[in-house]
Amino acid sequence: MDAILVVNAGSSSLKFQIFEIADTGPKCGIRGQMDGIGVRPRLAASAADGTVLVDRRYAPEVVDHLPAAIAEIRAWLLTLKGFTLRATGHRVVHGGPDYAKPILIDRDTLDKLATFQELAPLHQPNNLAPIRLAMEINPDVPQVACFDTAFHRGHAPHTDCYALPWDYYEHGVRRYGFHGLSYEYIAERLAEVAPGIAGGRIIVAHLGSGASMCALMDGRSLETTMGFTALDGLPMSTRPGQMDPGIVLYLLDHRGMTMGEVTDLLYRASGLKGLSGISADMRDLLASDDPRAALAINHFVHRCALSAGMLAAALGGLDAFVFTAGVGENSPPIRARIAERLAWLGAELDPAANEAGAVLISTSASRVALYVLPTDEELMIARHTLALIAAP
Ligand SMILES: Nc1ncnc2c1ncn2[C@@H]1O[C@H](COP(=O)(O)OP(=O)(O)O)[C@@H](O)[C@H]1O
Ligand SMILES: CC(=O)OP(=O)(O)O
Ligand SMILES: [Mg+2]
Repeated sequence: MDAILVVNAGSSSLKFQIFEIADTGPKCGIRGQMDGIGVRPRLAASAADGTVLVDRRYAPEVVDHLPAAIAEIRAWLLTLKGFTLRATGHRVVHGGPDYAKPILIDRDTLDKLATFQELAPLHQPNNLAPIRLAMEINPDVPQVACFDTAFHRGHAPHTDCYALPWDYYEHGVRRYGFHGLSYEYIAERLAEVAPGIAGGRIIVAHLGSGASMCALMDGRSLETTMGFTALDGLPMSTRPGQMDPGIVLYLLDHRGMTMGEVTDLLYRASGLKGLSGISADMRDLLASDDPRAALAINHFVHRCALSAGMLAAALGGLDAFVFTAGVGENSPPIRARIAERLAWLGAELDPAANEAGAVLISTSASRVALYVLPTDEELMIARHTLALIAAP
């Protein structure tokens, strides 16, 4: 069967799916992921009907970084029979100023994408490593890059510039925004689930290990919380989110920290992990009775509420708010805490629907509809990849 492999390297996981190329478009055949890399590594995959195909746990030192995860996944994929690989689609987090659409990758574009590595150190090297490997192993199979930044590339310059001298903008110092494949998928999904609302003023909260929000108007990105890098905006598992840039000057000058130390602090040691001192995983914080866990959760909810207010201002009001990604899809208490802070906008949570993980979790009287929609970045990548290889 003709198939597309999709690889999505996030900050805490490597997700993959094999799609059958059907007449109606890509159809999921197998879905899997290696998550908890370096902490609680677990490779799990299932068929589209839910049958578990593999569920394997590893000691942290066995799968302690992405190359080890790639090797394990590749070894497992090679045991599968019956698929003829027509293309591989990859999530690439940073596309810089020039890539507003998915592209076929060759050596030159790969080199160009590598220049964005310092703008996404948690992701870009992980995104490019599987591409490099695939090009070596299967040189005849097309490799397609789909960018997190592409969905936001239509922003007006006054929204995606920083108030720095203008030539910084021209040299690429801009608010790119990320999680675009997720937002693009949710915009399409919302048009199916709530056609009457999808064209309106929507905030999508992608709350995973990395977290951001996007203001959608007419299904297009109008504003988002992330910026030049995936450090900005909401606090995340290990990243602080928005902070005064003066802190970086202080760390470099007053504390005498090196670039490497600051990078490590901001990408790997901050956020929920740094603030709680307990864990980067929201599940651990929710289960803890340590006051520092509560502080980290309170901070997360507070910053989500502030960002929602900012994006509602960008939209001139709010018709719907969508929760997605690891925390957004799976955590009723966090959804409830955030929904409470949206009451002033007219949102009213239905607690039973929220606990049950229903698609619509607001009451019928709520002026703002609240939704939980699982994201599917891999499906979005498969669609783009198929469109690109099918193009004349
Ligand atoms: N039931 C849950 N309650 C709270 N948080 C959860 C739950 N399940 C998963 N998560 C969180 O989701 C995060 C992973 O989200 P995901 O969107 O897969 O992230 P990424 O793509 O960045 O790897 C984990 O860090 C974990 O904290
Ligand atoms: C851009 C980003 O933060 O991605 P992820 O949530 O997958 O880490
Ligand atoms: Mg992700």
